[in-house]
Amino acid sequence: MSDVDAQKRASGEAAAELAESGMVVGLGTGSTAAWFVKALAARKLDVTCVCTSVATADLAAGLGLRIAELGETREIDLTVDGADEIGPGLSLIKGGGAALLREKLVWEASKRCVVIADAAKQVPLLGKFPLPIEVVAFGHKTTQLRLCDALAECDIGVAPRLRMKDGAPVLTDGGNVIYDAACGRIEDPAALAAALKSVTGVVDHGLFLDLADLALVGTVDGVIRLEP
Ligand SMILES: O=C[C@H](O)[C@H](O)[C@H](O)COP(=O)(O)O
Repeated sequence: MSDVDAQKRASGEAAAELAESGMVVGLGTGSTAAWFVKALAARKLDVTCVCTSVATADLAAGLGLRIAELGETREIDLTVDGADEIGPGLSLIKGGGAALLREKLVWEASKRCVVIADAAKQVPLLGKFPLPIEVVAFGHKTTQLRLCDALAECDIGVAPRLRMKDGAPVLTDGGNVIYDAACGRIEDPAALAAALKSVTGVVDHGLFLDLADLALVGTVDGVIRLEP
């Protein structure tokens, strides 16, 4: 296993220790969250899980975890999920795996959100990782032009690029497309978040601000805890 995978695994296993029987647990998406799901299943707790993607639901069901839809349980006690970047104050970029909308819905319905990651995800300023923006498929090329204007309002002069795979646009679990904005530096994440949300056709974006309560980051020296 690579060092990075070992760090992801250690952070996922540390987060699984936070779960208790009787909890409703939100399950994130991605390679790091998958380690959490496996470690959680291995603990054989009596938990009900709310999943942030079809891929995670398939993984969790295969491991014997009990699954419920968002809104079909009482409030979620604990959600654990990965991130593409962890910036100051536990501001995050998420959505590298195109799951940002369901993730944000689950995070916002959770009492406690814990982000897990390898050490390389921690950055002094958000923006090196291209910011994913989920856009309604209908008219998305028009929306892209308006996204350029919204980014320019925030002094970010880039054109977001449609995410493609095997020659076709990547579709999210909700049937939307993803545009990735290579911002470089995001000096004011809150202003950018507001500008992006104001564009008709934008469903949501990968800036997760003021949502994470704790980060468990795998490093060469073990798992470290970061608070906002
Ligand atoms: O859409 C995907 C999610 O936001 C992931 O949690 C994020 O991309 C991190 O994924 P990974 O743990 O595979 O780096």
